[in-house]
Order: sequence, then C-alpha cells, then structure tokens
Amino acid sequence: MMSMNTYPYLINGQWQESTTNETIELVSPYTEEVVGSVQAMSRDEVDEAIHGAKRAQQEWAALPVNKRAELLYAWADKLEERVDEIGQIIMREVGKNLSDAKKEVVRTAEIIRYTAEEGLRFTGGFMQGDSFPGGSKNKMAIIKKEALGVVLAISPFNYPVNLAAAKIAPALITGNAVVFKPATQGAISGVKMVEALQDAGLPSGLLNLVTGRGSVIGDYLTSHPGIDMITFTGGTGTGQHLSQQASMVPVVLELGGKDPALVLEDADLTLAADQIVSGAFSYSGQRCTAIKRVFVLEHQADELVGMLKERVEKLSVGSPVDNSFIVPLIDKKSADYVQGLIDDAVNKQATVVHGNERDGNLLHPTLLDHVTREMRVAWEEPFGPVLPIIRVSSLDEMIELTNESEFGLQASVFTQNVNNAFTVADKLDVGTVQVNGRTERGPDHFPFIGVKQSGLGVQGIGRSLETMTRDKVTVINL
Ligand SMILES: NC(=O)C1=CN([C@@H]2O[C@H](COP(=O)(O)OP(=O)(O)OC[C@H]3O[C@@H](n4cnc5c(N)ncnc54)[C@H](OP(=O)(O)O)[C@@H]3O)[C@@H](O)[C@H]2O)C=CC1
Ligand SMILES: O=C(O)[C@H](O)COP(=O)(O)O
Repeated sequence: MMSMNTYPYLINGQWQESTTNETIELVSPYTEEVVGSVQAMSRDEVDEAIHGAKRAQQEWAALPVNKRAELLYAWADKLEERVDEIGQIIMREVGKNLSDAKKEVVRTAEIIRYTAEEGLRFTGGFMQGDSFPGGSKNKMAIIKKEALGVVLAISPFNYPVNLAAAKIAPALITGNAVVFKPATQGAISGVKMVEALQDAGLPSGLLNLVTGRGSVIGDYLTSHPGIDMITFTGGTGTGQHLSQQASMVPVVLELGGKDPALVLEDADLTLAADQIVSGAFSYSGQRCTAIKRVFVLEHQADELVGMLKERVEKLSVGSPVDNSFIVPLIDKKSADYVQGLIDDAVNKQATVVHGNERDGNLLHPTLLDHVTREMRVAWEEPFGPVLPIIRVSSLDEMIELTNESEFGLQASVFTQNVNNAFTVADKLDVGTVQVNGRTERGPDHFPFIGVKQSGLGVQGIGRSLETMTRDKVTVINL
C-alpha cells in the first residue's frame, strides 16, 4: 500500500510503484520537511516506458491533428482547474513563491493552447522542379511533416511544470509519443501535471512518466535505441554529457547562462535599474535567463549602483508562502556554491553594496561592486541572488566581456538610441538581445536559443514544432 505522499510513475496508463522498492525523498527547500517521495525506477521499467510509448505513437500520429489538438485544449483546461493545488505543490517542492508558482501553471496552460493552435496550422510545403536549372514543371514535391517517434523530454527543477509542458505539448501535437523524465526535485509537480493530462484523456502509453535520479537512469535513457529525439533543459555540464551519450538522434539543449546587462552611456538609468533588479533577483536568480552581471561605464557607475542598491534593499526576503521575492535556494549545495562565489569576490576586494547575509539556504540579495575579471563571479553562473557590477571604460569593453563568456544565452542592452541598440546587438554572441528590457524567455512563441555553451538548437512554440518533426517528401513525375 502506497503512503499518501509517495508518488507513483506512469506507464501505459497505469500509475505504478517500482519493483526496486526504492523511493527518493524530496525535501522542501524552505521548511526542510519531506514533501513526498518518488519512485527510483529500474532499467527494466525504463525499457517498458520507452517500448510502451513506441507502441502508442503510430496510432496517435494517424489521428487528424484537430483530434490531437483536442487533447491539448482539454489538458490546458484541467491544469487551470488545478492551479491552486499544483501551485501549492510547486511552492512546496521547489520553493517558488506562491504567486509565481500559480502564474507558472497559468502560463503553462497558455503555452499548451498556443501550441495546439500553431499545430493546427503547421503543414509542410510544395515545390516545383522547374526553378532549378534544367528542372521541369512536371516534377513536383509534396513535403509533409512527420513525427520523429518517441521524444525524451528532460526538464530542470526551476520551472517544473512550464518547461516540461513546453517540450511535451509540441511533441504531442506533431504526433510524437513522449517519455518524460522530470528533475527529481520537481518530480511531484511533474506527476500532478501528468495527472491533469490523464484526466484530459491521454491515450494509454502516449506519455510515460519516469522518475529516478538522472545520475542513475539518465545515461540509460539518453542512449536508449528506442528514443528518437531528446529535448533537454538543465545545466551545461549535464547537457554536454548528454550530447555525448545520444547517438544519431536530434538533440535540443537549453543550458546555463551568464546574461549581462550592458548599460550604455545614453541609457535611461531608472528603467535600467528597474529591469536589472527584476531580471537578476526574481526567484532568487534561479532562472537561466537571470541577469547575471552588469557592465557600466566608470563615470556612471556610482549613480547606477546607488539606484540598484535602493531597489535591492526593498526586496522582500523570506518564505515562498509569504510571496517573498527572495526565497531559499533549492538546496544547501547550491547555496554553498553561491556563497563560494561571493567569498571569492570579497577576498579579491569586491565591495559588498548590499547583502552577503545567509540563513541556511536563504541567501539575502547580494550586490557586489568593483568586480573584476579575476573574480569567479564575473564568469560563473551562480543560479542564486548575487549580482556583480563590472565597471568598464568603453562600450567595446562591454562587448568584449560579453563575448568572452563561455555562455551565450541572452543579453540586455540599455540605450535610448535605436541605432546603437542594433549596432551593439549585432556584435553580441548570444541567442537573443533584449533592448531596454530584462533578459527573459517569454513571450513563449518567440524563438529561444542558447549559443556556445548555452545550448544547441532552438525552442519556442513554432520552432519546437519544427525540431520535433522531419520532412517526408513525395515526388510526382507527371
Ligand atoms: N537555458 C535554459 O532554458 C535553462 C537552463 N537551465 C539551467 O539548468 C540548471 C539548473 O537546473 P538543474 O535541474 O539543477 O539542472 P541539472 O542539469 O542538474 O538537471 C536537469 C535535468 O537533467 C537530469 N539529469 C541529471 N543527470 C543526467 C544524465 N546523466 N542524463 C540525463 N539527464 C540527467 C536531472 O535529473 P535529476 O534531477 O534526477 O538529477 C534533471 O531532470 C542551471 O544551470 C540553469 O542555467 C534551467 C532552466 C532553463
Ligand atoms: O528556466 C529558465 O530559467 C527559464 O527558461 C526562464 O524563463 P523566464 O525568462 O520566462 O523566467
């Protein structure tokens, strides 16, 4: 008999306990109490999940796309009906404040609906041979979009519902089956999200949910011959490792970042300060797209730092239950890592403008000035509430520091001159440049890309449909 707080995995429509009799306890980042346990699945069970998905896929792909869209619309409705319950689970499991946790569920429903709509309009094409030299009008190609088969979706802890659904929904609408492996810390939110999908009428086996430590079953999953495509969001180290495991299947990776804010001489400093603080500190900086360093010209730095300090001092710090802006980090290891970056910078003479206080996993928002390139925090991704200010002598230096990073997710450029904005944007080696706004993924139909060590391939609703399908060409010779 399973205890109330022990969550099963899902294979072929059946919620089950693992024959390993092993479960993994998940501890809340802020109460440090056990939220629940998930199953540590065996390899045989993982095999069953993949084979079950394979069996379900062909029938699903054969359905008219409008029928597939019905499932997604129903799923979005079911998620919205459970927004309070799932929001609470996200809060308890990953420590996101309650308001943001509920917003995540609502945003997920919106992504799913938009994906269904895009899916309805997503078709192949037609080509005529005579546009190529020597070609003929009598040779015509009909290009259809076909599903790849079984998509393996692996998600991280920080958006346990949203980032998972952003992979699952495009896979399903294009006729793929899914094996979904949530982050272990985030797996209960994943279970709840999948329950909603099942309530919406998920065909048996079409999505199978596997749980267990990535370090134990991850390689087995990613190198499994039954997997036809992998879509992954998580740390750069994990992503690099995964891409070496996978063989001959498309892989999309959304990885870490070190997004800079470049504050140009003609920037509106009030706007820049507002956007930088919101971008750097929401969910305590546990966003791949968080602003993770600021470049400002020496002669404007005092003014900007003063404005940032004023805002950072006002951020509420505490419990996600009280909707605090700054909440405890996901676990002690992460908090220790961020503290290590702060300590290194302070030892190398960075100035603590605010913060550098710690209460367990709760790190107060920390603003560091006079950060130099010799400090680790200038280059490493903290995934926590610390913002380094790097004073520079020229715009060229800002561009150079941006491009020197191993990461290339996004960058913010603050300027009131549109020509400067485009000139600088073109020189930055990142996936997306935000002009006069914080770095962020949304709106979710925009392409979302990481270059260099920040990723491979592209997500974003329309682009995800492309990456989860292949062209099938039939040529007619009249
Ligand atoms: N660019 C982007 O879009 C985003 C990037 N991120 C990045 O993710 C990181 C934080 O998320 P976090 O969850 O800690 O990332 P991890 O890389 O630790 O984990 C991500 C996922 O990978 C799984 N995993 C672990 N090892 C393996 C393996 N060998 N094979 C396959 N899967 C494996 C994890 O499972 P388990 O939990 O069981 O270990 C989890 O489901 C940050 O670096 C952040 O920048 C986060 C969000 C968005
Ligand atoms: O995982 C992340 O950090 C997200 O992809 C960021 O999403 P956001 O920019 O919309 O918060």
